[in-house]
Amino acid sequence: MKKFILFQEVLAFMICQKLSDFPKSELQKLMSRGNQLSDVGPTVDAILKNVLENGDSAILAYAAQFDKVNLSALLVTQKEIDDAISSLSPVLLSHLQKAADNIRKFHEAQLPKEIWIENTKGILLGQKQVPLSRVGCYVPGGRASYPSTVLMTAIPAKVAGVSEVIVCTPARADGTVHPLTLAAVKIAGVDKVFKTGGAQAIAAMAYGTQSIPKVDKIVGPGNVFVTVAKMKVRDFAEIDFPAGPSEVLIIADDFADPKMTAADILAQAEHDPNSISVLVTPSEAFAKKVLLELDSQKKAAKRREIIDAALLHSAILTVENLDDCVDFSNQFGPEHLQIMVDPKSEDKVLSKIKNAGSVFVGNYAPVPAGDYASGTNHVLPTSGYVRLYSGLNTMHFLKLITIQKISKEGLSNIKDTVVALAEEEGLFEHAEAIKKRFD
Ligand SMILES: NC(=O)c1ccc[n+]([C@@H]2O[C@H](COP(=O)([O-])OP(=O)(O)OC[C@H]3O[C@@H](n4cnc5c(N)ncnc54)[C@H](O)[C@@H]3O)[C@@H](O)[C@H]2O)c1
Ligand SMILES: N[C@H](CO)Cc1c[nH]c[nH+]1
Ligand SMILES: [Zn+2]
Repeated sequence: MKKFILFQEVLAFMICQKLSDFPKSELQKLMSRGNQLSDVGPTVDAILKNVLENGDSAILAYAAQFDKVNLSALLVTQKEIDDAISSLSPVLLSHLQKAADNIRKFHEAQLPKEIWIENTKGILLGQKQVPLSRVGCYVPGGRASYPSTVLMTAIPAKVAGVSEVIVCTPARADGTVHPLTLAAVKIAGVDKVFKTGGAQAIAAMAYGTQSIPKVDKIVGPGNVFVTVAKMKVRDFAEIDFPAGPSEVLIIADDFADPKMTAADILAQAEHDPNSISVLVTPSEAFAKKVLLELDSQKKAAKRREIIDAALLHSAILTVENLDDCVDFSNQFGPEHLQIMVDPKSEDKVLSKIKNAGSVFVGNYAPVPAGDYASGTNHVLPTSGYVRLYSGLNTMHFLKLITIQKISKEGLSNIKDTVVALAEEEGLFEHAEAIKKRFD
């Protein structure tokens, strides 16, 4: 990369400078997302310990402390669900249903096909999938409500055949759960909903409490407290992956629209003060237009405070060419990657992407399309964990069991190979188990 300029804190929150002048520690902060996960470790440890020791009473105390709500019960009743649904407009419910239908179709298409092959004559090899028994979905509810996350977590679980799907989500200050969240619970076929959020909800699902059953696997996104708690309870329950504060990295050139690009930066920044939006572009002129747009669009933003905080650690970078954009993106490993470039270059750029949770290609593929309704999953790894994990999908709820049906002829076809390898490993009874069948 010859020319590599980082803009930060221009127009009140960014200044433009060359990367070579930019402190390495700042770049490191961007890559490590400001160490936001490690900072909350001790707080989360204390919450996990308290829930393990005190169960429901700890959960209720945290609801009062963090969510400012005094709850008498954690389980959402069927009446609460029915009342919530009847309070909603049929139009809103039909949008929720449309999103659910698209999500279901895509996740059904992800179901693995059963395999049966005759590898060697007389040896039939198969693979069948078995769903997990009980899964817990975390549905955020702190700075926004997330009915869409109910659909994104519970629908794939039910498509996979999970028999019991529970949801934990924080209650609002009046003790209720957002009615659209409860409508999503009904549409997705969730079995039970509990009013608890944050690290304490993760602890409850991992350890089990008097009210909340222990689950086999916890899935779903959340803020830094939720994400760190998931990473810490893995001895008790499997998790999907760290899915923390939202991120977008946009690769764009002069074919992109500065207005749309600025809107896309703000869309992910409004999730959380810890969210990160990054634009990487080969065009300095385009970068400057986006900065102007950002300054103007954020003035009208309803969640201005969150956006300002998120933009403080976000960045706009100009680099030499699209290859450098891709290199940077692969190093950053964004949760969402938007590619808005000359359509002739789209496929070439796409083919070089190695690390990204979900990719959105073209000027009319903004992240919110996938957040809600295109059908792909919006639960995706953050903080660079896309290097290790795939976004949530139907396979997260399935185990694969391999099967072999072997005839005498089949076994005789591999007999000498098994015996030779077993004896070389010094495992003579393995060899005998084969030989005895031909005595
Ligand atoms: N990566 C993904 O797939 C994805 C998808 C959707 C949303 N998200 C992210 O989910 C997050 C939702 O966050 P949210 O805060 O709105 O809701 P949340 O439900 O994740 O967190 C709210 C809970 O955090 C806990 N909490 C808040 N302050 C605390 C403190 N000081 N100490 C201990 N616990 C505390 C409380 O228990 C509260 O109930 C956002 O960061 C958003 O970007 C990520
Ligand atoms: N962008 C989030 C994932 O980081 C998902 C979401 C839900 N609602 C709106 N957006
Ligand atoms: Zn979003």
